[in-house]
Amino acid sequence: MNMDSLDRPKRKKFWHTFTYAIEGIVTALKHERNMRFHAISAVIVIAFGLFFSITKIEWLFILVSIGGMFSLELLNTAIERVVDLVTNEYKPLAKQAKDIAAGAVFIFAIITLVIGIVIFLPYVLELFL
Ligand SMILES: Nc1ncnc2c1ncn2[C@@H]1O[C@H](COP(=O)(O)OP(=O)(O)OP(=O)(O)O)[C@@H](O)[C@H]1O
Repeated sequence: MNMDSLDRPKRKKFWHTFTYAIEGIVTALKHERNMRFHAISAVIVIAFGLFFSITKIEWLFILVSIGGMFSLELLNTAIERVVDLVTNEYKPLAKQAKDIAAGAVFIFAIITLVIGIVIFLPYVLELFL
C-alpha cells in the first residue's frame, strides 16, 4: 500500500489549518489598531535589541513577550468577534466577556513593559552615564 497516498489528506489538512491561521493574523492586522501598535512596538524593540547587542537570554525574554502579546491580542480579537456575532444589544455577559479578555491582554502588557524596562534600562543608562 502506498503510504504517501494515506498521508496526503492529513498533510493537506495541516497546510489548510496553517493558511487559515495566517489569514486570521492578516485579518487582525488589517482591522485591529492594537495589532498594528504591537507590530510597530515589536519592530522598535527588535531594533533596540540589535542596537544594544542584548544577550541570548534577554532575546528569549523579548521573544516570549512579543509572541505572547500577539497571541493574546489575537485571542482577545477573536472573543470580541464572537461576542459581536452573538449580540449587538447591551448584555452584561457580553461586557464581562470582552472586559475579561481585555484584562488578560492588559496583565501581559504590564509584564512585557516591566521586562522591557529591566532589560533596556541598564543599557540606556550605560549609554548616557
Ligand atoms: N454587546 C455588549 N454588551 C455590553 N457591553 C458591551 C458590548 N459590546 C461591547 N461592550 C463593552 O463596551 C466597551 C467598549 O467595547 P468595544 O467592543 O466597543 O470596544 P473595545 O473593547 O475597546 O474593542 P475594540 O476597540 O478593539 O473594538 C467595553 O467595556 C465592552 O466590554
